[in-house]
Amino acid sequence: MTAPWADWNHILKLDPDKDLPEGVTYGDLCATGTDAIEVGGTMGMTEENMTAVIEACAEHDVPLYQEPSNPSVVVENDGLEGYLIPTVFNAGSPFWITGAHKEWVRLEGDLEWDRTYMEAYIVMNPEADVATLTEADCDLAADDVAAYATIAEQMFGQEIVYVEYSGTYGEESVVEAAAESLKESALFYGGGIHDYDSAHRMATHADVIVVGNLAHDEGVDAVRETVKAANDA
Ligand SMILES: CC(C)=CCC/C(C)=C/CC/C(C)=C/CC/C(C)=C/COP(=O)(O)OP(=O)(O)O
Ligand SMILES: O=P(O)(O)OC[C@@H](O)CO
Ligand SMILES: [Mg+2]
Repeated sequence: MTAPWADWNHILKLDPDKDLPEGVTYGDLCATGTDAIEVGGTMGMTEENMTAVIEACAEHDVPLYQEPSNPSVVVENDGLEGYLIPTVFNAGSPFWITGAHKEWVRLEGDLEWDRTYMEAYIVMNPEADVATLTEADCDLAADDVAAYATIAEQMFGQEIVYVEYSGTYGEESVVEAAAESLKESALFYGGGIHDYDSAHRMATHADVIVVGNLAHDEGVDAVRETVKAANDA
C-alpha cells in the first residue's frame, strides 16, 4: 500500500494551544492548498482543545491527522484520517523514544494500527519546548543527524524521518545530509519556514516541509506562498 504521504509536499501543523490571526478561520487554512493538516503541539495540549481544532478542520476537504504529544490527549474522531505518532531518536529520556508508546498500548490495548504511523524525530532546536520536554541532545553535527536518519530507516524501519527545528530556521547542510542518507523513507522538515524562499530551500532537500507558527502568526497568504514553494521545489 502506498503511504498516505507519498504525494505530499506540504503539511500545515496547527497548534490547538495557539490562536489564529484576526479574521482567519480554520477553513481558510484548510483551503491554502496544503496536502495535510497535522494537529498538535508540545505544551498546553488537552483533549478539549485538540477536539475543537479537529472538528473545525474536519468539515473541510483536506486529510487530517492528529499528532499527539502524549497518550492522554489522543482523541477518537471520525474526521481524522489517522495518527502521526512522534518518537524522538535523540531524546534524553527513553520515555520519549518508546516509554510513552508502551504506556499508550498498555492503557488502550489494540490500537487502530492501519491508520497509526510513526515519525522518527530528530529534535534540533535546543530552545524549543519539544527539546526541553524530551531532554533532547541537540548538539549534533550533520553527520550525526545523517547517522540518526540512517538508523531510523535501516535499523528501526521508520518510514518517516522528521528533522525538527521548531521555532527556528534550520541548517540547510544538516537537512541535506539527512536527505542524502535516506533511501526510501520520507524526510519531513519543520522549523522557521516563513516565506517562499525559506520554504523552497528546505523543500529542495526534504520530501515534505511542515509549516507551523506561520499560520498562527501571519495567516493565509503567507502559508499559501509556502505551499507554492513546496510544489515548485
Ligand atoms: C505515544 C503517544 C501517543 C505520544 C508520544 C509522543 C511523543 C514521543 C512526543 C514527544 C515529542 C513531542 C512533544 C511531539 C509533539 C509534536 C511537536 C514536536 C510539536 C512542536 O512543538 P513546539 O513547537 O516545540 O511546541 P509549542 O508550539 O507547543 O511551543
Ligand atoms: O512552527 P514552526 O517553526 O514552523 O515549526 C513547524 C513544526 O516542525 C513544529 O513541529
Ligand atoms: Mg510550535
